[in-house]
Amino acid sequence: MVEKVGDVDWENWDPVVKATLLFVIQDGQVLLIHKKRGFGKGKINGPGGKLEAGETWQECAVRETEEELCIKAQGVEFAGELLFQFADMYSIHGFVYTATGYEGEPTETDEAAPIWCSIDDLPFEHMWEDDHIWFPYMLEGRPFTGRFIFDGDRMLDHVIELG
Ligand SMILES: Nc1nc2c([nH]c(=O)n2[C@H]2C[C@H](O)[C@@H](COP(=O)(O)OP(=O)(O)OP(=O)(O)O)O2)c(=O)[nH]1
Repeated sequence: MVEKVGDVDWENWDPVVKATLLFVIQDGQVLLIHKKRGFGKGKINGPGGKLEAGETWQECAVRETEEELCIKAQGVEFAGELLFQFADMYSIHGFVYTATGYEGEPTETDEAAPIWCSIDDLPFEHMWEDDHIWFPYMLEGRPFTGRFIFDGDRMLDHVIELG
C-alpha cells in the first residue's frame, strides 16, 4: 500500500482526475463554499472542479467558480499545485488560483453555498486535512507544490516545495 510520498513514482504519475480550486481573497476575507455534492461533499473548500477538454487550468477555475457561485472571478493568479495520491489508487492533480475580486453576487447553487471567512480564523476543522498546510503560503502569495498521500479522508504523509 502507498503510505509515504516517497512510495510514488511522481515522474510517471498519471492522475485519474485533473481539477482546480479558486479562492477570492478580499479585505482580509476568503470566499469559501460549503460543498453540497460530489467529491468532498459536506466539507468547506473553495469553488472548483474537473478540467474539461480544450480549456486551460485557469479557465477551468474561473468556469467552475461561475457555475458554483454565479460570480466571474477577476484578478486571477496561479497560487500553487497539489498532487494527491489516495491509497485506493485514486489520484487528483489540482491547480490552485487566487482572485482579488469578482463580478456578480456570490449566490448559493445546487453545488455550493458561499461562506466568507476571515483569513485569521479559517475553519480548517471542516476542510480537507492538508489545507492548513498550504493555505498560509497561498495567503502570502508564495507559490507551492504539495504532494500528499491520503487514505480516504485521512492524510498519511505530505511534502511541500516552495517556489
Ligand atoms: N482544498 C482541497 N480541495 C481538494 C482536496 N482534494 C480534492 O479533490 N479537492 C478539490 C479539488 C476539486 O475542486 C474537488 C474535486 O474535484 P471533482 O471535480 O472530483 O469534484 P466534483 O465531484 O464536485 O466534480 P465536478 O464539479 O467537476 O463535476 O475537490 C484537498 O485535499 N483540499
